[in-house]
Amino acid sequence: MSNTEEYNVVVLGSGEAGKYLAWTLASEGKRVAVVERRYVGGSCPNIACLPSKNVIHSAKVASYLRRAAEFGLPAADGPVDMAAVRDRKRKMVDGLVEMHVQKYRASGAELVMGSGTFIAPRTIEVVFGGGGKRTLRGETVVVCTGSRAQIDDTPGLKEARPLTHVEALELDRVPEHLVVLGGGYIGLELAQAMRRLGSRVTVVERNGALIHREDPDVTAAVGELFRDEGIEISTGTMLTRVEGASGETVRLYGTRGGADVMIEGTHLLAAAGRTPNTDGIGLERAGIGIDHRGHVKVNERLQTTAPNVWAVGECAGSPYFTHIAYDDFRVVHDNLAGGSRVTTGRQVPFCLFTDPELARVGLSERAAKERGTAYRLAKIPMGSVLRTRTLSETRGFMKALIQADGDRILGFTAFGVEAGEVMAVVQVAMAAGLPYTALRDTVFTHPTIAEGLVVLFSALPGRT
Ligand SMILES: Cc1cc2nc3c(=O)[nH]c(=O)nc-3n(C[C@H](O)[C@H](O)[C@H](O)COP(=O)(O)OP(=O)(O)OC[C@H]3O[C@@H](n4cnc5c(N)ncnc54)[C@H](O)[C@@H]3O)c2cc1C
Ligand SMILES: NC(=O)c1ccc[n+]([C@@H]2O[C@H](COP(=O)([O-])OP(=O)(O)OC[C@H]3O[C@@H](n4cnc5c(N)ncnc54)[C@H](O)[C@@H]3O)[C@@H](O)[C@H]2O)c1
Repeated sequence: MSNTEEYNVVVLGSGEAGKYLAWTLASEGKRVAVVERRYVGGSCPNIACLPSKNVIHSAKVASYLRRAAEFGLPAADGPVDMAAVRDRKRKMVDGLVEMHVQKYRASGAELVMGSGTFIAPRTIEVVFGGGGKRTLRGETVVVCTGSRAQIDDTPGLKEARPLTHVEALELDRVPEHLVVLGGGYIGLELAQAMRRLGSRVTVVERNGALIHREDPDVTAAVGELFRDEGIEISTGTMLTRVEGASGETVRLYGTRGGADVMIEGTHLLAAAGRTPNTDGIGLERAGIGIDHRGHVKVNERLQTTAPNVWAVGECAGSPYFTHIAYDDFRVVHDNLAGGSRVTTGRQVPFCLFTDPELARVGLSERAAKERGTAYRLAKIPMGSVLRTRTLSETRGFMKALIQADGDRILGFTAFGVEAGEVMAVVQVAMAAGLPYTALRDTVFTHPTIAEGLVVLFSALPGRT
């Protein structure tokens, strides 16, 4: 161990929380190293949130072009240049990586590009692709290794070499017929984008509905959107085996409602959940426990079972969103400074970036019923928000759950244009503990989507 290099802080994996901790602690004068095997800045800027939203925006432009006549514009119909779509995305990613490199330089945190494994408590061996090794030990260590696409043991699935989001975002040709396995976040965002870019698309989901954890009115509305866009949906489908290879011909065999089904396409996208990157990195040699789902075991302060070792983001089982990983950074940073910040009780908003978007914060009706929480419901169609009419984007609805015996907002769901943006307004009211009347009585600018909150909260029935 004589060649072990000593640091105040070593971060394994440069995901959201890891990189912000590294930059912040280095700026505060700590000696910090971040070990990253591939993606400077982690998944979000390279292969996940931002590149997917970039391609989704190209798909939105494609859909506008297809609707040109509706807006009084000349039709611009023709095949999509997928290589150009990819190049716009790549250019954005290159710019983001450069921003990250600058942040490392400015903060003084050292970026060590290699694959890390624990070989002893708080001690990580880094192996470099081009050969060579280094051993780094931190007084404090942070595990931030993220997750990867899960490809289960269904016979033939691995052999079919399905695309994951990583390859799907690198396509230079539109697949003729993309079969998407999984009707969750990744599956739905990419299915709609690929459909709009010209692919025939079939979504295969084992549960009875797309985005199945949401309320029935939400899942029905998302299903209707997909059908209207010409996306084939096979819900309630239990996959039994796969034949062929993605990129050539692929066949999915299974059952639906007791009957045999076969779905054939040219490409297969695996979007059926995630596996945490906690295997094969020597956690057991460092005294770091994992739970039954493979996440690093942490308490509400994000401390692992090993002294002075913290875990953040997806590998620690925090909800799989970048904004939550960013909050994990705040939790650990405050705790390292002697505070006692916790992850429990925090808001977990999300926005599914289909078009239109689906955004929710707080309780859904389903969750309220499961918990026996009484509520009053306000619900309006997006068409009653006048801004949507100027845009010809009237699809969807907004709804809010309000206490039955009080005026606090318990939950908000919007399926409609700019849903993610308008949710932020409601979130602030919820975080501040404001009554819904504060939003109902605010003067919002006309015509904005936020103005729809006045319409929504004016539609609330009185207390029982
Ligand atoms: C297609 C897609 C779209 C998404 N869109 C959104 C969105 O719109 N909004 C949102 O909030 N969330 C979105 N997410 C989720 C979001 O990307 C993650 O929750 C977020 O990036 C936090 O990840 P993380 O920091 O935990 O891990 P990551 O960002 O994955 O970072 C982990 C890093 O650790 C590295 N690593 C792993 N093991 C080792 C090792 N042994 N040695 C060295 N390095 C290692 C990995 O290379 C990786 O760079 C999306 C995810 C996907 C896949
Ligand atoms: N906009 C966003 O914030 C965003 C976008 C993409 C991803 N993410 C994050 O990434 C996470 C992972 O996304 P994901 O889409 O991989 O997971 P997911 O859990 O959202 O969806 C996976 C879906 O695949 C289905 N499934 C699993 N195995 C199957 C099988 N064998 N046959 C048919 N269906 C099957 C599941 O029932 C589920 O509906 C999300 O939970 C989310 O937190 C967020």
